[in-house]
Amino acid sequence: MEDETVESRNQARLKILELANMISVPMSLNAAVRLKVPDAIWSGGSNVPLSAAQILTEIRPLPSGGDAENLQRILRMLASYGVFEEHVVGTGERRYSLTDVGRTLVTDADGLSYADYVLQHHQDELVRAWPLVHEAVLDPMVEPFARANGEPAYSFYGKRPQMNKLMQSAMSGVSVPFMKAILDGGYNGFAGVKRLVDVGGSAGDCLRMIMQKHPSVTEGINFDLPEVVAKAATIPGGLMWVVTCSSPSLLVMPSS
Ligand SMILES: C[S@@+](CC[C@H](N)C(=O)[O-])C[C@H]1O[C@@H](n2cnc3c(N)ncnc32)[C@H](O)[C@@H]1O
Repeated sequence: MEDETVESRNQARLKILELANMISVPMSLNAAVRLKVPDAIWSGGSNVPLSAAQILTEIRPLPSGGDAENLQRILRMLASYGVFEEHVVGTGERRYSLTDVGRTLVTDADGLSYADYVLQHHQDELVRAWPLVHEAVLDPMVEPFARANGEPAYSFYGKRPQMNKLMQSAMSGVSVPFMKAILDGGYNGFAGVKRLVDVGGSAGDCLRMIMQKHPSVTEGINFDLPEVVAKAATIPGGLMWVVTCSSPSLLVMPSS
């Protein structure tokens, strides 16, 4: 390249090293969520910067256990991606608070957060599919998840109640705040709608929120897989029908 300089070449080499090690970012995020670091720092709303040793005491109040230095490495990594803010105090000690990004991982009053979304995406079975992505180019007939685990993702989840549950809570954690923002933001696309079908509605959160906000919607249909609909909460009041696409036929039943 004509414009290539020593500086741009060095930047390119640094960039490719960063890309080659990028897996450390989501894996650190997953570790922080598994260790419940966001809730420990948030501590009911205080968000006071804590050292890694203090966080460790919060998340693992055992006299012996844990390695604060390893936790600090995770915190520093994620601070560089805007999840935590690093504060260096007088003694040189590093302390960490949550940024707005980090706060999305804190459990809210409804028991929801984006934490389950992080966990859901890093389950062993999903992670196993990633090294097989190139196979989707060579042979697109089998998706990487199925290649790694023997069957497509949703039928795999459906046979495993814990995975199914995590999938639903992950979706609720993401969809509820988004739907709230849409409805509070004055979106009026539901005006005049009487029957509403949510295709792939998961736990039915979006449908419930829309029906609460728009009483003119008197019939809501959560169209999802049988094992998903079976775990979806019923919608109090209002008439709701739950439809499952239990192939090859449809099962229709009233939910309340
Ligand atoms: C990414 S989630 C969508 C979550 C939901 N819309 C929300 O906002 O929370 C995809 C949904 O599609 C459902 N799904 C997958 N395959 C399906 C099928 N063949 N028929 C109906 N639903 C299906 C899954 O069970 C899952 O709930």
